[in-house]
Amino acid sequence: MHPYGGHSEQRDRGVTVTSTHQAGPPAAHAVDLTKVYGSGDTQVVALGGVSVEFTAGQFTAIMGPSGSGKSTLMHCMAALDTPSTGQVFIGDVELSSLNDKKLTRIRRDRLGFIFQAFNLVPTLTAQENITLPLDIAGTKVDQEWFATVVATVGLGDRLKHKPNELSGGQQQRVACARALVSQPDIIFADEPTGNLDSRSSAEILAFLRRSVREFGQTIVMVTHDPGAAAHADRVLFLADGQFVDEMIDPTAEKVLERMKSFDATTAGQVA
Ligand SMILES: Nc1ncnc2c1ncn2[C@@H]1O[C@H](COP(=O)(O)OP(=O)(O)OP(=O)(O)O)[C@@H](O)[C@H]1O
Repeated sequence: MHPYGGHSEQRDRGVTVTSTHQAGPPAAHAVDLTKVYGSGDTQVVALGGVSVEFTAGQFTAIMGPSGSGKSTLMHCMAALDTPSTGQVFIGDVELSSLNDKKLTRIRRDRLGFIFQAFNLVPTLTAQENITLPLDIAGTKVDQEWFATVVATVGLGDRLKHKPNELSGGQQQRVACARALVSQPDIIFADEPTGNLDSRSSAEILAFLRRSVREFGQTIVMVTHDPGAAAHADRVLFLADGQFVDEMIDPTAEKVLERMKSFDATTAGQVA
């Protein structure tokens, strides 16, 4: 039995997690992903055969102890890294079948990214940062959608400011708007509230939640924070490069309890 208790679909290696809320094709999915770093004595199995589906219009949080493979999984799913074996699909496109040019295009046109460190271009204004992916692609900015996104993240009076003239929370709102403006199939957010105070975190999480509810956006978010995970529709728990459990309609209390049971099991193994 795995550390989080029982689950409906136990396979040889970890749990296969499938979407539960809606029918319809997943926005992205992975089949038996492995990622191995190094070789011999220094070999690290970061992902040990992970299969997962991300349903369109759903907000998924990924949690797990440090080193459990969360970032590795996100990077493989988001075409920022290549798995050792297994397949990643964005819609029905399998990433390993694409050359560099097509990968760049899929990242630009169909994927959105929000990083812990904001990753804004310091010499550009907030507005220029938000439209940068579209400008690079040579795509005309849909002004109505741009106005909706900017209003949603509450940046109306800050558009002419450069990142160093904005607070951390405001910078992350710019990053959220940048991810959303191209209406990607899926947004990958790697600890988006990791550098923010609790008030700014709450604002960003409310915005992510709203973009799922009102715009049908699909979001996958790595977080260490049970309160952040509670904004998601479901939480997937990783341990040692395997999915070990899934929680639908999480609350911060339930997530915290689950994490405690994991810590207790780990401590038991060490003792
Ligand atoms: N480039 C690399 N070379 C070697 N090992 C790596 C590399 N990147 C990650 N790892 C290892 O792979 C495992 C998974 O790392 P990963 O960063 O995915 O974990 P994580 O769950 O995101 O951790 P954290 O919560 O601390 O960010 C860890 O043991 C890590 O040390």
